[in-house]
Amino acid sequence: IQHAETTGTGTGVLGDTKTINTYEQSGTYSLSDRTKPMNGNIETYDAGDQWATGTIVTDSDNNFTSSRQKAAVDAHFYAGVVYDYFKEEHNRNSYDNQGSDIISSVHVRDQNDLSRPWNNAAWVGTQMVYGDGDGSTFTALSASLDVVGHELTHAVTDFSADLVYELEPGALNESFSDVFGLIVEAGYEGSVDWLLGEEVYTPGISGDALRSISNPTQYGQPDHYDDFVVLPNTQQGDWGGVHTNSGIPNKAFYNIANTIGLDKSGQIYYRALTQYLTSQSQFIDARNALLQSAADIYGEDGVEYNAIADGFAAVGIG
Ligand SMILES: Cc1cccc(C(=O)O)c1OC(=O)C1CC1
Ligand SMILES: [Ca+2]
Ligand SMILES: [Zn+2]
Repeated sequence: IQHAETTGTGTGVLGDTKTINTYEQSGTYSLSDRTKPMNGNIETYDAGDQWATGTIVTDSDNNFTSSRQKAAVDAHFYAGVVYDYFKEEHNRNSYDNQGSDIISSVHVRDQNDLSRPWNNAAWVGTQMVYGDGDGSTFTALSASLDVVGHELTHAVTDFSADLVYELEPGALNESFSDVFGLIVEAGYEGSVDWLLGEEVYTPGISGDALRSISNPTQYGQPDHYDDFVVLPNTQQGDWGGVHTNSGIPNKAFYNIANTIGLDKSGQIYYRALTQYLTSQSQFIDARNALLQSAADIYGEDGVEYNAIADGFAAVGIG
């Protein structure tokens, strides 16, 4: 039967037009990107407003421009951008460095409440899932590259340091996802905004974001170890406040990247995540892993090494 790698066009959630890598089989086009040197493919599915993988998004003319296809166009395109970042900057082939499939599902709803749109995005251990957002708190979350980068970095973390998603290791897990979500976005857009989720958070309000890396306290996160927020290690308590206390290592990252830049920071953070951090690493262990990584790459007592020592000391760690 006929089949071929094709390039189509798509309209994103925010109304932009993107060129996307698609796959044609017997006259039907699907969101399957087979252009990467992977064993698998980058594929994007429509969950049909359920908690499910759903069905791969297809189109008859290779122009994915319908309203329902917009979130899929963004999830698909941005997954490719994030794949390219980890391959080109760190020579990592997909989240597991084995070239595994990168699967995304959009129009996903909360398994515990299928009655309304989901204000959430996640890596569920095997794939990325994106809610549509309720239109007030969020619009469709795959529309934001830093969100897609954040979610795929959860997969990288799971297949490397595997930081436990609770307390300090969980806040580090969150912080590393924010760090690489931000770095990927800055590399693609050409400038850094130090914000997470700004393109999808509160579509009715301009200028705000889900989190700020440069000023975590702007959105209710601590930016110093003295202000670590003790929350119950339960789902209700966000597993000890992993999305709250990530502000502390996020601020340390801002201090570091503001001194030595995003590229060097990305190299040091990637090495720490994949070579030194482990599932129970605490904030102090992250500081030490980053110091060791900076020494490995740029030398002991270099500008990079000192930026890390200073960046963490400024938030009360080390
Ligand atoms: C929106 C949202 C809700 C709950 C968990 C996450 C999560 O992935 O931890 C989440 O996504 C983000 O934080 C992305 C970066 C904006
Ligand atoms: Ca951003
Ligand atoms: Zn996260």
